[in-house]
Amino acid sequence: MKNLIFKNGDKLPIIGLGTWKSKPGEVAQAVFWAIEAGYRHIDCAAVYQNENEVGAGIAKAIAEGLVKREELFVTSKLWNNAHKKEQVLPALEKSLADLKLDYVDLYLIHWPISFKAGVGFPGGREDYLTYEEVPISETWKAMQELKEKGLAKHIGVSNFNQNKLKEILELGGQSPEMNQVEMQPYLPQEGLVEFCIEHGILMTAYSPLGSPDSRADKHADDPKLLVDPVVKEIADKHKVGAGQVLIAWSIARDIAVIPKSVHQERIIGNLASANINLDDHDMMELRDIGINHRFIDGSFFTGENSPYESSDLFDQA
Ligand SMILES: NC(=O)C1=CN([C@@H]2O[C@H](COP(=O)(O)OP(=O)(O)OC[C@H]3O[C@@H](n4cnc5c(N)ncnc54)[C@H](OP(=O)(O)O)[C@@H]3O)[C@@H](O)[C@H]2O)C=CC1
Ligand SMILES: O=C1CO[C@H](CO)[C@@H](O)[C@@H]1O
Repeated sequence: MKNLIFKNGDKLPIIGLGTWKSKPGEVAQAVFWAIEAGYRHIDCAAVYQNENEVGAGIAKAIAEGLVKREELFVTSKLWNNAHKKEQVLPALEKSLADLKLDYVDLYLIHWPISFKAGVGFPGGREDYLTYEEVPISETWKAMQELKEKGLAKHIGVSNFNQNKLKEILELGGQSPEMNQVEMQPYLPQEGLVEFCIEHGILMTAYSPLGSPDSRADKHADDPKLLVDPVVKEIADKHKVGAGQVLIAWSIARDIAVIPKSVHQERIIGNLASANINLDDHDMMELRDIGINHRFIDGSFFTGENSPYESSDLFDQA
């Protein structure tokens, strides 16, 4: 399988297992199946409220001799309610305790916005902290200390647009090693990809299948990526599934990709996407797919009940 390579030579397996919405009762088994199938990259976050069970799946796989810790690449993310300098280390320590690990391979600032301590999801404006109250530079400095302590082998960000990345780059010192953002053919993020390549920042594509399980109830009118006719046509041509085409699309662009599943057959099939070679014609058809859509639009963190604007999160078209 292809790897992305960090500046120090460390490798990130290009396909990882996503774990958002994987229920605590299901995720340990899903992680175990994934490692058994050959996954070596697991994407986690404190806010997914299942790191304890993800850790149980990892521990079982290690105990049964399927894999050694150093062969795994585990990512976790700092939630928005722990951006003050004194909160960052305890937040990682909690994730490490839950994951039953001594270090994570990658730790990301989950979003470039802050909540007050103890706020899981904000109920109103009073639950947020502004950039004046917690500058991104304060959080980034604390992230660098985690790397210096060896608790996070690599550090990066998630949901950062070009302006927010520039703010960190302008600080000098350690630059973000990863930017994890939504990326799929309806949102190819061409400008951001170019910017990240230029600045040596690796990228990971989240919600590569259009996150159907987070859309079902409130977003019935969203376009459906997994049944898009262009994706379907390419899938039929290669005799593979639509989901596999979407994963192969990220791999062809040298972008890590973290499809989530709790079903063994899909976990195995998603990994097998690494064997699909999309040709130039397929890539051109996907480039010209004709739909622009962001599935995870961040509207839950912006608007009149928040001090943040959509432009704080996403590059404007
Ligand atoms: N940094 C960030 O802010 C964010 C990070 N993420 C990360 O990215 C991961 C992936 O994104 P996510 O939003 O979960 O959504 P995905 O786009 O990975 O879609 C997951 C959904 O697709 C289903 N599925 C999985 N494989 C297939 C397949 N081959 N064919 C058809 N359906 C399939 C899953 O069902 P089932 O499980 O039942 O198989 C689930 O319903 C997350 O789990 C998380 O780790 C996601 C959002 C935001
Ligand atoms: O990773 C993610 C999924 O969960 C959260 C919502 O519950 C999102 O904020 C986040 O982007």
